[in-house]
Amino acid sequence: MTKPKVLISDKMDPNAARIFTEMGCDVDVITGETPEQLIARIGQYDGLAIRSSTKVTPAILDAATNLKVIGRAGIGVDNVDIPYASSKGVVVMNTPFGNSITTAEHAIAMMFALARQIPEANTQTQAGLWPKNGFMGVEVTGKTLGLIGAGNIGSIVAARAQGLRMKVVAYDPFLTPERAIEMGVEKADLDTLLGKADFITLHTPLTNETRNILSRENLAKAKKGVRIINCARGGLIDEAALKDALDSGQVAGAALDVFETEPAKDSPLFGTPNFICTPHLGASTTEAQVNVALQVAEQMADYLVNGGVTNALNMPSLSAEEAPKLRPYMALAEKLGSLVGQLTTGAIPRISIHTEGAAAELNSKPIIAAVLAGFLRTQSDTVNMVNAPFLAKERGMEVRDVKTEKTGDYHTLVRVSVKTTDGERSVAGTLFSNAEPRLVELFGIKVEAELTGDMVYVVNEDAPGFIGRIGTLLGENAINIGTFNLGRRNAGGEAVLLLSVDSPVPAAVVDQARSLPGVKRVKALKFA
Ligand SMILES: NC(=O)c1ccc[n+]([C@@H]2O[C@H](COP(=O)([O-])OP(=O)(O)OC[C@H]3O[C@@H](n4cnc5c(N)ncnc54)[C@H](O)[C@@H]3O)[C@@H](O)[C@H]2O)c1
Ligand SMILES: O=C(O)[C@H](O)COP(=O)(O)O
Repeated sequence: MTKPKVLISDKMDPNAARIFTEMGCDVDVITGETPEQLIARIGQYDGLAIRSSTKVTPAILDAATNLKVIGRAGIGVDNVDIPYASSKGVVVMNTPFGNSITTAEHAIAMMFALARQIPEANTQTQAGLWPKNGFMGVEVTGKTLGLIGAGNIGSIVAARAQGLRMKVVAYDPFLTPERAIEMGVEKADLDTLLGKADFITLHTPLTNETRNILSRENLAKAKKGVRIINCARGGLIDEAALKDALDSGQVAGAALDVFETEPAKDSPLFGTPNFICTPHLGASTTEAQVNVALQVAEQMADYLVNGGVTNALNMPSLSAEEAPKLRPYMALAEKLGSLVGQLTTGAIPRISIHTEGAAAELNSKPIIAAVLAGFLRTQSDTVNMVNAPFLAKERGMEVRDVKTEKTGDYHTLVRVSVKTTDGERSVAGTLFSNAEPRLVELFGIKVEAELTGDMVYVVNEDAPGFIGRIGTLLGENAINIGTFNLGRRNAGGEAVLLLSVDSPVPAAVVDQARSLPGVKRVKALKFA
């Protein structure tokens, strides 16, 4: 049997190459190539091991005709087009915990660097200025740290800050009150956090909800003199607004490890007093790099050599016999979970997965895991089919498995119901030709749609002329509509519209759609 061939295309601890070889793979380490060079080379490889520098775009995936697995030695996978990789049958894995402590420590280091202006004091001292009077700092003891995102890294930062005798206020809509008590943090809404925090540190993935979470408006709401740290993802802070807030003194200091555009070779923030930065070094310690290198190589080689699946973001663990029957159900389940996740906000105390008809005869575990993964992936990059059930439990979600043998309108049906503060809400889907996932019901309204790519969800009053208005709005913004799916409660009542579109719908267009007459709700959606 020929050995699987792996390319390591980003700088990675040498342990990765050693493990690949020991586990029966041929490995090449070729870093720093241009996308064109990678496109020319990638066709010969079964595995691609990366960090954050390699951007795995559709063009690279199109050229990767033998590729079976992409392994991210780290957490964030925003440099991989996962939906496209899934469509090509390429498994995407990450190492969700290997660099968490290291990144948390970097955030704490940044906090101290800001509090005592260490970088600038160092520069001036080494320049021979001995600036003893120019650097009055602040203590962190007794101060309030505002934590935006209380997942793996956020929790570690909170514990370290408590050790420094800081109070911690956390904003994370998915943090349950029980977990907040366990962490010893005050769970708060964003405005409360902004009003209380002396330091703010960000630890969320970059999603539609978190993009610009520290917007101009929110920076203005913060306590005057706040100090801000971002060791999560560029794009969480409006960088132009941050520059203005630093200039005005509204923000007393900011420390960024990550930028909206990386590598950040130029930025209006550079040279601003009380601004410090590092070049995406959050995960860069010997310990973390050894952890993630060993883990990614073990996971990838296990998949390539033995077919074992660990920490996959787009594939469940499955036995060889069950796989062919269950796979289309899991695709359906993941899409329904994602739909519910994208259309609901706040903590969800209960999620029920109902299987009816033919679906009820199958092993429901992978179907449930797929629903949970689809649902939770709208909140976190680190969710996969393996850890989704644990994460749901950790978040205090009760997961119900309900099987019904009888069939209604469809011979097979998967229904996902969630308990929200507005009551129980449910979506349902079936398989066409036993293979193609289709939504058939959305919050009590019958609507048939393929959940794929970029979509727009609109709830409006059923009235003449509306469809023309929304079509015109999208057309004027050069957004091409692929499919149009309509449903309504009753004539003249509430109607729902699900459009698939050929490009993402910008937030400004969503806002314009919201202001169309008769519109109650609009949301841009994304599916794998
Ligand atoms: N700078 C670096 O080198 C570096 C290193 C590692 C990780 N990271 C990044 O740090 C981030 C956090 O990593 P993690 O391992 O803690 O992830 P995680 O998934 O464990 O935690 C993310 C948390 O964000 C919360 N969240 C999601 N949407 C939110 C919203 N709208 N508002 C507030 N909170 C929200 C989630 O509920 C979750 O608790 C990721 O983006 C990761 O890529 C950066
Ligand atoms: O998401 C991550 O794991 C970090 O951003 C680390 O990125 P890096 O591997 O490029 O240092």
